[in-house]
Amino acid sequence: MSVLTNSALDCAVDATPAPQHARSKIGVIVCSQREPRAGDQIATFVLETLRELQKTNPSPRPYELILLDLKDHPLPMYNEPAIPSQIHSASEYKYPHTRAWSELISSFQAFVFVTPQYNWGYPASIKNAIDYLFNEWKGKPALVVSYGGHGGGKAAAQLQQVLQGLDMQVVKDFVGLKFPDRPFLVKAAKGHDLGLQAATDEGHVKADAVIESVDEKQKDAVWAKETKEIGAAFRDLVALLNS
Ligand SMILES: NC(=O)C1=CN([C@@H]2O[C@H](COP(=O)(O)OP(=O)(O)OC[C@H]3O[C@@H](n4cnc5c(N)ncnc54)[C@H](O)[C@@H]3O)[C@@H](O)[C@H]2O)C=CC1
Ligand SMILES: Cc1cc2nc3c(=O)[nH]c(=O)nc-3n(C[C@H](O)[C@H](O)[C@H](O)COP(=O)(O)O)c2cc1C
Repeated sequence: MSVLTNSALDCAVDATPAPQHARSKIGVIVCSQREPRAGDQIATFVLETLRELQKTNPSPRPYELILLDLKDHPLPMYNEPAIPSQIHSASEYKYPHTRAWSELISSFQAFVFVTPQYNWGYPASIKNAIDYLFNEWKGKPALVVSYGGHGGGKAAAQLQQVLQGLDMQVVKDFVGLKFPDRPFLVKAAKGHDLGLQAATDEGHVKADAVIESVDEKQKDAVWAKETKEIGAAFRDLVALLNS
């Protein structure tokens, strides 16, 4: 645990839990940052799915879901002189871009990483963004949702291992969103509209609802089955956050 100071500039970067009465912030991270891309649409689909789930699953401690797009926080390839695990206050970083990223990640209590698979791994963009920090991630719950032609499971498994290396509390099961067909993959690669729609609270996001209860329109929606998996894995994340 680091020594906390009162200076605003000397922002602490350790994983001190938010006070019990405070609303937790859960960041849904868009892990790709190419132009064009599908990542923003897919992460938004995940975020909206989780917001629907939130309506029917009250948490003992309130939380807020916020989209965190790497594109909004551009970072050069890692260029800090220090080793992040040795740093316990944002003011110790050399560069303003690192201090800003540190303060942002410190303000979140848990994360959902929404990552594509690139050449059987996760994109360099998310590894670079992760590597800039250490204590800001440490101890916090993390869930991985991957996507790709085969669901992106190879990327998800590698990312889970990296997050474990940061001492994060990683939800055991990742969710893989498999592109349903070749035209879908082409649309994703071009960043075209994928027509993704989160289920409403009458649908299958409900805690114990079964797929059969989904209305006909939603049953045909892309990733209707996976929506249930997202819900189950997210409940594990919230349980870690509340433990
Ligand atoms: N550098 C690039 O631009 C690359 C682009 N792609 C694009 O991605 C699309 C899908 O690629 P594929 O040719 O299928 O390449 P791939 O490299 O993802 O898959 C090749 C084979 O590896 C296995 N595999 C891959 N990922 C897996 C996973 N997560 N779980 C289980 N098995 C897995 C499957 O048996 C699959 O048929 C293609 O349309 C291709 O254009 C694929 C690889 C590299
Ligand atoms: C550099 C690169 C490598 C890729 N490698 C894979 C791969 O290994 N497996 C796969 O299923 N798709 C692969 N794809 C296709 C991506 O899954 C697809 O383009 C997806 O839209 C990428 O996410 P993004 O749009 O958020 O960047 C690759 C795409 C790129 C750009």
